[in-house]
Amino acid sequence: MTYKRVFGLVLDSVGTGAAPDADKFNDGGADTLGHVGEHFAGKLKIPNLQKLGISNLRAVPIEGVPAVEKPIGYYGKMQEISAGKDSMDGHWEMMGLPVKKALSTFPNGFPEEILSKLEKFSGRKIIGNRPESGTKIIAELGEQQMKTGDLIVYTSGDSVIQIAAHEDVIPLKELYKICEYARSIVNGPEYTVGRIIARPYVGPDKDHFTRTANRHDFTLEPTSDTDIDFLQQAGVHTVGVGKINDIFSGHGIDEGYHNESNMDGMDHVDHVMTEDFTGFCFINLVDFDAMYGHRRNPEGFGNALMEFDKRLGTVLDNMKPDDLLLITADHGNDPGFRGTDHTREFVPLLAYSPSMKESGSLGIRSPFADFGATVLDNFKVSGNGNGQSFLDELK
Ligand SMILES: O=P(O)(O)O[C@H]1O[C@H](CO)[C@@H](O)[C@H]1O
Ligand SMILES: [Mn+2]
Ligand SMILES: [Mn+2]
Repeated sequence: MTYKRVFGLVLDSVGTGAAPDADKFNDGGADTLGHVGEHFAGKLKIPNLQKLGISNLRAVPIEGVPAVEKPIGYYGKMQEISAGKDSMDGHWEMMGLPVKKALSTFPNGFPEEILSKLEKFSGRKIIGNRPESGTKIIAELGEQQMKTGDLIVYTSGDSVIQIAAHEDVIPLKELYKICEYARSIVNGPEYTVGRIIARPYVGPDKDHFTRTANRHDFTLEPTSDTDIDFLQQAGVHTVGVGKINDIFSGHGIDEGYHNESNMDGMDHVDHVMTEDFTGFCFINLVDFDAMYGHRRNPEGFGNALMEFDKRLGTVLDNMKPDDLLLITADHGNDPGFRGTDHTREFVPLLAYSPSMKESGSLGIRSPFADFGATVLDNFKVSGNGNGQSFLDELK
C-alpha cells in the first residue's frame, strides 16, 4: 500500500554494531546499543522499540531487551557507503546522495592559511586548534576567552570546524557571522569541510559552563538534488524537525522546526502529527549524540533512550492507518568505546504502520539511500536512481 504521511525519525548516533568496514575507521568492536545495554545490566527498558524489533535486528539482543516473538512491524539494519561517518554523510546518503569522496579532516589542527583568514576576518586571536571534545575545550579555555575575547576553534575526527564562544563575550550574531565566513572559505577545491559548527555556551566559570541550544551547523550545500528536493519539486509537503534544516542547508524543506532537546523534538513531532498533510516529515533527535555519545556517557545515553521510548509510545498511539513510521540512525557513537568520535556502525531500521498485517525482517540494506528510495516510491516520485525501495515488502 502507499501512505499519506511518512515520518522518518533519525536517532542521531544510535548505532547497532560495528559495520564490516569499521576497522578502516579504527572502530572494530564498537556497538552503541549493545554497550548501552551492557552498562544497564538488564535495566534498560525500551518496550516500544522492543516491540518494533530493535533486538530482533541484532545478532545478539540488547541486554534487558529480549527479541520478541512477533514484532509489530518490520526490522533490519542499514550499512553506510559514504567515505565519512558524520551526520552529514549519513543523512545525505539516506536522501540518495552518498558522500563518496572523503572530505577534509584536520587531525593536527587547521593550516595557517585557514587560521590567518579567520583571525583577520574576526579581529580575534585563535586558541585551541586541535581535535578535542567540545566540553573539555571550553572547560580548559573558556575562562581565557572570557578575559581576552579570543576565539576557540577546534575539530574532531569528522570534517568539522567548530567555533566555541561564550555568549556574553562574543555575541551570537557575531559568532554566526564568523561561522558564515568560515563556511565561505572551505567549500573546495583545496579544503572541503562538511560542517562549520557554532558552539555557543554560557556560565560563570569552568565548572559551570554549559552549551546552549543556539548551536548552529553551517553545512556544505548538497552537491546535487536530494530526495527531499525531489519530493518538494513534486509538490509533496516536506517537514524538517531538528538539525534536518541545517544538514540540507534548508534545501527541499517546506516547514522547519528547531529543537531545543530530544523532548522538544518529540513535542514538534506530536504537533506535526495533528496536521493534515500528504508528505514526509524528517526528524533528527541529537541529544543521544551531542550530550551522551561524544561524552562517552552510557548512563545518560540509556536514560535518553528510555525517555525517548516513552514518547515513542504516544506516537504509536496517535498514528493513523495511512501513516508510516521509519526509525533509523545516521552513524554510531558508542559511549563504551575509546575516544570521543562517531563510530562506524550498522544503524537500525524499523518500519511500522497501524495498518500492517504482517511483520518480518528487511535484512541488511545498503546504501542508506534505500530509506529515501522507499519514501520516493511511496509518493511516486522519481529520484536519481540511488537506493532500492523496500515499500513492497511492507505488508
Ligand atoms: O565534542 P563536540 O563539541 O560535541 O563535537 C562533536 O560534535 C561534532 C558533530 O557531531 C562531532 O564532529 C564531534 O566533534
Ligand atoms: Mn549525527
Ligand atoms: Mn556527533
